[in-house]
Amino acid sequence: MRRNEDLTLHTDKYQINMMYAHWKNGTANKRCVFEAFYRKNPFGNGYAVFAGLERIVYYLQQLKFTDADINYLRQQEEQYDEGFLQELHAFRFTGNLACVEEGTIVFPREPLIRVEARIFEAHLIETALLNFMNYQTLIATKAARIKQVAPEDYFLEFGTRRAQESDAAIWGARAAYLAGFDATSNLLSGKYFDIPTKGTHAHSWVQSFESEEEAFRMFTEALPDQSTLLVDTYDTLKSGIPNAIKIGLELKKKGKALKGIRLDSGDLAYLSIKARAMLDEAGLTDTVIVASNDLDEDVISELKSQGARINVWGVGTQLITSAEQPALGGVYKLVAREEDGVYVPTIKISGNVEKVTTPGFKTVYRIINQESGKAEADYIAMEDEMLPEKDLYLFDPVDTYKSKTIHSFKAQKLLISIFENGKLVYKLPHVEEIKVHFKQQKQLFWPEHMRKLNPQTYFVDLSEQVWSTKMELLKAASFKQKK
Ligand SMILES: Nc1ncnc2c1ncn2[C@@H]1O[C@H](COP(=O)(O)OP(=O)(O)OP(=O)(O)O)[C@@H](O)[C@H]1O
Ligand SMILES: O=P(O)(O)OC[C@H]1O[C@H](OP(=O)(O)OP(=O)(O)O)[C@H](O)[C@@H]1O
Ligand SMILES: O=C(O)c1cccnc1
Repeated sequence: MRRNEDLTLHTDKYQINMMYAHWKNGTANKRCVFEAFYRKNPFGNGYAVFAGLERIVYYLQQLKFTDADINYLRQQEEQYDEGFLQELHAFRFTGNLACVEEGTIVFPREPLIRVEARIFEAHLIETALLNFMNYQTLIATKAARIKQVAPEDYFLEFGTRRAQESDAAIWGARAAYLAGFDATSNLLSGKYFDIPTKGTHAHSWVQSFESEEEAFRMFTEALPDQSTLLVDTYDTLKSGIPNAIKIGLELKKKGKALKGIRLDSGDLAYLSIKARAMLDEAGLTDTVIVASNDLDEDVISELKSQGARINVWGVGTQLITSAEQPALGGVYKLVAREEDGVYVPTIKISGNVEKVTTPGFKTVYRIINQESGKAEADYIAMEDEMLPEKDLYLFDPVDTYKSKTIHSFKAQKLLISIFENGKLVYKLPHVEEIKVHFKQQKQLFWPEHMRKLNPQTYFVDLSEQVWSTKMELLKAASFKQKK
């Protein structure tokens, strides 16, 4: 089962180098706080759908260096002291991890994962945490965009054969499901995560018989209750659909029904309109039309606007490879370090304003306006900061004169405690619960933030304390540079 996968060396060598240097210098036990966040929404979207936590939990639970891992490190780097390698035998994740729940709608620059731990541990896990969060969040976001253009239709995830290897297919199918897809063709993903699975048949099934009609008959005889026939192997209108209708009528006589036909090439709008008319004319009004062929949200939206009569969409390559944008670009930054038993905020300066980090041991709240029930902004505050009961002052962290006060609000904490002192304190929800959570999340936002094209920016604001800490550290850094 995936939860026992040995992934301890699934990290960048520089993490082990830093762990080693801390060990050498006697600073390995110093505590610190890291935050993972991303900077820009993918696909020009207005939001992202957070995913990856389940895998992060499995990963942290299995973390331990085996003898083989340690031997390998000994061979890889002769400078590593034997004492350090022996120390790795006892390595476990003993820190605290807080994280946004899967299926939560999230925004750029807010903390999605927060690690508070010995610096020795916090370094090791960066690579894997980002790896899981970046990919799964990207696919969940893409899936949400795709589902959004036809919310009443049924979506099948078909990407495995085109995915960047098996992990991407298996976890990608789960990410797609939690963000709105209805089933996957990947049985292993279905088995691991209890996701519905569905399948039609390939062109090779038709080609393996003398005639298309015989192929269709054989298939429906084997699977009379769930056959969807692929009608484009030879000629969709002249042969595929007429043969499917013939078989559909035979099934009807036997008290069965042809579940669907699948179109996989040509003009999908035109063909689906024709197919619907032909099926209806024959009395097969319940037979659905499935379409596939390099679909994405733009093609589906275009097909809908052309009046396509498609009920079920099979989406593979464009979704599972996130073809339009292959990386989310999430990062993991040090925001506080322990000095003499207290946390001091740290900053990373950059010539690019977007890349300057926000210092401090922080948390993030979703501010819900009590009157409208809608989310007004996300609000980043220090973890130990008290929020006012009412009249919350929000201001743009760049154009600070842009401000407003929310009189009556509810503040939802987005970071949930997952591990405390290395112990799992969170019950992983079933993917169905995550799906429901995502649906509820969508209700929280005004449509202008959710639309696919040119959405309005949703604000992620800083508390005055966080903002002034950032300004002070920026000033101190520029003063140091001048000197
Ligand atoms: N009516 C339509 N409007 C917009 N895009 C469409 C329409 N019908 C199909 N497409 C999309 O156009 C893309 C290319 O379709 P095209 O017809 O060139 O390929 P194909 O049908 O696979 O070709 P072939 O018939 O040679 O197999 C696919 O992504 C398909 O989903
Ligand atoms: O186009 P995608 O969005 O990636 O969806 C998956 C594709 O995979 C299959 O084609 P393939 O040619 O691999 O096999 P087939 O013989 O089953 O059509 C299927 O027919 C879809 O066209
Ligand atoms: O079941 C299908 O039709 C299917 C599954 C995977 C890829 N393409 C199609």
